[in-house]
Amino acid sequence: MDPLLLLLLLHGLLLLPLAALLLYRHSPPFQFLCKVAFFNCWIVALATLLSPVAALRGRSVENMRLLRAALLPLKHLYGIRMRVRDSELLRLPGPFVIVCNHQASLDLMGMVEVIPERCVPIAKRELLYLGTVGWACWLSGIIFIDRCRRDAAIEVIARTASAMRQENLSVWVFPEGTRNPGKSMLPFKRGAFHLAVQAQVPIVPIVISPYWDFFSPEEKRFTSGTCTIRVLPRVETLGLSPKDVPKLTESVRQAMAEALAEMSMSDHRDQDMEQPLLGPGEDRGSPQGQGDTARSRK
Ligand SMILES: CCCCCCCCCCCCCCCC(=O)SCCNC(=O)CCNC(=O)[C@H](O)C(C)(C)COP(=O)(O)OP(=O)(O)OC[C@H]1O[C@@H](n2cnc3c(N)ncnc32)[C@H](O)[C@@H]1OP(=O)(O)O
Ligand SMILES: CCCCCCCC/C=C\CCCCCCCC(=O)OC[C@@H](O)COP(=O)(O)O
Repeated sequence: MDPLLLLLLLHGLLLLPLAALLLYRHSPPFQFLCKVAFFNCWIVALATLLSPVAALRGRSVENMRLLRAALLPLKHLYGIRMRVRDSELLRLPGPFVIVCNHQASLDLMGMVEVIPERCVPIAKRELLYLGTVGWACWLSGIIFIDRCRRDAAIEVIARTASAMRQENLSVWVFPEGTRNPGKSMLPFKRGAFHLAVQAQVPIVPIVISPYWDFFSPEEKRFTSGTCTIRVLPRVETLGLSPKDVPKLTESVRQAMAEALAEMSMSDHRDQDMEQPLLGPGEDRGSPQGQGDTARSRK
């Protein structure tokens, strides 16, 4: 090869990381893409590393500890400060069903912040096919449902209700059934409430505050910020039957919607931000900082 061409190529290769670094520092959309890609890569890498360790134990809810440990460092990398309110409401003697609003994959960060011992999420079946991520989820005892096959999903929920009592297992459900970045919550699916009634266990609602201040896929914005997780008082289901499920679903949704509305109003920007390990966070000095745009949309 021509030595001059080789020299140019080498220079190009050296300049590429520098250009990427500059772009990362100065282009919020590029930073957004990198951060989202890193989030997914982190999950795939940790699942690949930890699945063989989890496999030594076999499929067990105890492996949820590994999954949790793998996801907990993400908040430091992204500079997301997690504030948990009323976490003592999660300290119950027996199993229970947690219902939580679902805005984005980032909810995993909030979930691992508060998920109690012996608690597994219900997830869409598609996650099973994500290679080592699916394997890690299966090994951790995550319950999979096929949202397109209602009868099969109901059957899985019935089996989960017996397991909850026999194995002292709690379950985490996103009752909106899909991600919803909107300002209010979607209508709730009824599976979580049937599950609680069948197992005769309490429901503990959890509300994660909106991410608008630091995360917006539409605006390609992902900065540091504060996220509040609020645990609401448990709702008993002892003595309730399937006919009570629609009312139960509505009353829990109402309580969560009120908490979400209240949390949407409070301003997180006064809180101290954590400095992200992944580079620049929010430009808080600028009067036209991106956080201001987010705030004005509320
Ligand atoms: C080591 C490092 C690794 C890192 C690795 C990281 C990755 C770690 C990931 C983990 C994290 C996971 C997080 C994932 C997050 C999601 O995957 S979210 C998506 C999955 N979740 C859901 O879908 C929520 C649960 N879904 C449900 O509960 C739904 O009700 C069902 C069961 C699927 C049915 O859906 P549907 O038919 O669309 O909805 P719905 O209107 O509720 O029900 C229709 C009718 O069936 C009835 N019905 C519903 N359920 C029942 C039931 N159980 N019994 C009797 N009747 C029922 C209803 O009452 C209703 O009848 P009517 O009252 O109108 O007469
Ligand atoms: C052999 C195949 C290898 C494929 C490797 C693919 C790599 C995938 C990369 C990262 C996986 C990250 C998984 C994070 C799971 C987050 C949970 C989540 O948020 O699920 C979405 C679900 O709640 C609702 O889904 P929809 O909003 O209805 O959609």
